[in-house]
Formats: sequence, structure tokens, C-alpha cells
Amino acid sequence: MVAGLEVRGVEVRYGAAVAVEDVSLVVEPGTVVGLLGPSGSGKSTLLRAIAGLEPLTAGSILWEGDDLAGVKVFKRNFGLVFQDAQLFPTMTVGRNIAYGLGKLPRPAQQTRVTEMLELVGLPGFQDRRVTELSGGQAQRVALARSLAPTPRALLLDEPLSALDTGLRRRLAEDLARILRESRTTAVYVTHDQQEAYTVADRVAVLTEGHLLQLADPETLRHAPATREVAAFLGARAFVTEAVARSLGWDGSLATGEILAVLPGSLVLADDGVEVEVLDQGYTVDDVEIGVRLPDGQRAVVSSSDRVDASSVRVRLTGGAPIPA
Ligand SMILES: Nc1ncnc2c1ncn2[C@@H]1O[C@H](COP(=O)(O)OP(=O)(O)OP(=O)(O)O)[C@@H](O)[C@H]1O
Repeated sequence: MVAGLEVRGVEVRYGAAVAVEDVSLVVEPGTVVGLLGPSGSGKSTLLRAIAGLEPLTAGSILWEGDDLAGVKVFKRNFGLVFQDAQLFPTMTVGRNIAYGLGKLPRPAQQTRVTEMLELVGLPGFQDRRVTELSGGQAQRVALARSLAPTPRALLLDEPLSALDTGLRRRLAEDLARILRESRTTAVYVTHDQQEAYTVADRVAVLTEGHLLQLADPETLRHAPATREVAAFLGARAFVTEAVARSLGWDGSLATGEILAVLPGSLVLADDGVEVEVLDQGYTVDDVEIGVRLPDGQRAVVSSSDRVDASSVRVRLTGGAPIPA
């Protein structure tokens, strides 16, 4: 028996269109699996299928080895958190959090609400009106409400995507801490790579309904399994061994492999190879300089400042060997 949540050969169709095809994965107890992929890749559909909100056209969802087919959404005992907090506007924060605690006596409910507000970093908020919360606070309350009845797993669908970037990063770190501290088994949908790496122990990369790779962030960052995964994770150029070596790379490739030039693989180096600057643009953290590699492909090198020259010197210090 597989412990925790198992997705086995799942397919979901909308009419003739296949949204999720033959996806299998396991979420071990107390761990978080991120579902990462571009828009339309089937992330939400898969999450909704796990929740019981979307019927499967093939495969099964199991909990501790038991098939959940026929088990209604609320009987699955999974907590759900969506992009929009979906709090009850007429209830206080405390009543929202206590909503799923119906069977507990009042004092025990109060204790649980206090505990949950501490956990999500909003101590003392129980009597606030939810209409007076900021977007980030509302999402924390939504998380507290989902965790209060101790669901056996938590399913989160882009819970931070309605927030601005700075807040999103901070909340992602908080969320990662909260999920770990509460040893929650969770599935976390996002299209944001950084958020997936922050929150999830393992990340499933999906495109067009297919699971391309399931691995920990370290492996995905350094060893994407295919060209498609590498491209989704930011590789812009794929070079032969000869081109890689001409850029100062000191590794070697097996027959049939190419090297994916990943973000950070190419660095500025005074004693490096001269390449033409094609373009420059600011990111949140630095300047991205687009350069032309010896084989004509465009690659990107990070710099702390814009450069004032038509060429820069670079060295290829890393990259991921993948099947050509
Ligand atoms: N209710 C629906 N009826 C018909 N097709 C749907 C429905 N919901 C989703 N789809 C289609 O299924 C595919 C997967 O959609 P899904 O929403 O799961 O992707 P996603 O990866 O979560 O995308 P996003 O990040 O944009 O939310 C898409 O092609 C989408 O158009």
C-alpha cells in the first residue's frame, strides 16, 4: 500500500478534449508536491480531480491505498484553498476559521481559532471583519480556515496569484513554514517556478496535460530530464559539446546529448569569450543581457548593471546535459 495520496494513471476529459492524461504521482504524508506548468497545462483540473470536483475518465485517486471513486468532495476530508480567499463576508475572522469545527464545543473552537491565527501570523485577529482585511491577510485567514479541522491533506490552487510580487514572495515563505510546521500533506498548484521551489518538497512539471518530470527543486534546477522541461524552467539555448567547450565549459557530453544553458549557467568573466550583446532588460533582481552565442543562438547572462558596450566576455560554467 502507498501511504498518503496516490494519483494513478489519471485522465480527465472535457468533452473530446483531454485536459489531463495518464498522470501518476504520490504525495507522501507530511510533504508538499507542487504542480507547476504554463497556463492550460492541466494543473487546476488535476487538483480538482483529486478534490473530487472533476470526474475521472480513467485512472484513480487513492488515499492510504483506498480508492476515492464515489467518495464525495466533503467526505474526502481534504482542505481546499483557492486564488480568491472566498471568506464569508458577514462573519468575523474567528467565525470563518471556526466554520468547519461544527462538532467541537465552543471553548475548544476558540482554542483552535487562536492556535490557527498564531500559526498564520495573525494573532488577535478573531474579531476583525473579513471585509477589512488586506488580500494577503485574507489568504492567511483562508489557510487558517482550511487547516482548522485538521484535514488529512490540503489542496491549494494558486493561493497567492492575486497578490503583488513582493507580498507573494514573503507569503510563499510563510506558507512553506506553516505547511512544514503543521506537517501537512499538500498539493500546491502554481505557474510560478520560484513559488513552487519555495513551497514544495517535490515539483511535478506539467504541460498539455502530461507529467514531464517529478523531482525535488535541486534536481529540477540542475538536471531537467528533457528539453521541454529545461525550456519551461528557463533554458533559452541548447548547445553541442563543441560550442559549450568554445565557451569555456569543461564538461563532456555522451553521444546523443546536448547541453541546456540554464539561468545562471553563463556568467560574465573578464578572461572569457567575447560575444555580441543583442539586448538588455531589467528584472526584479538584476539586468539580463541577451548575447549571441558562437552558433548564433541567443542566451542570457545576468549583470548587476547595464553594460555600455556592444560585446561582453562570458564563460559557460554549468548547464544540464539532456537528450538532444
Ligand atoms: N470546465 C471546462 N470545460 C472545458 N474545458 C476546460 C474546462 N476547464 C479547463 N478546461 C481546459 O482544460 C485544459 C486544462 O485547464 P486547467 O485549468 O486545468 O489548466 P491550468 O494549468 O490550471 O491553467 P491556468 O494556470 O491557466 O489556470 C485547458 O485546455 C482548458 O482550456
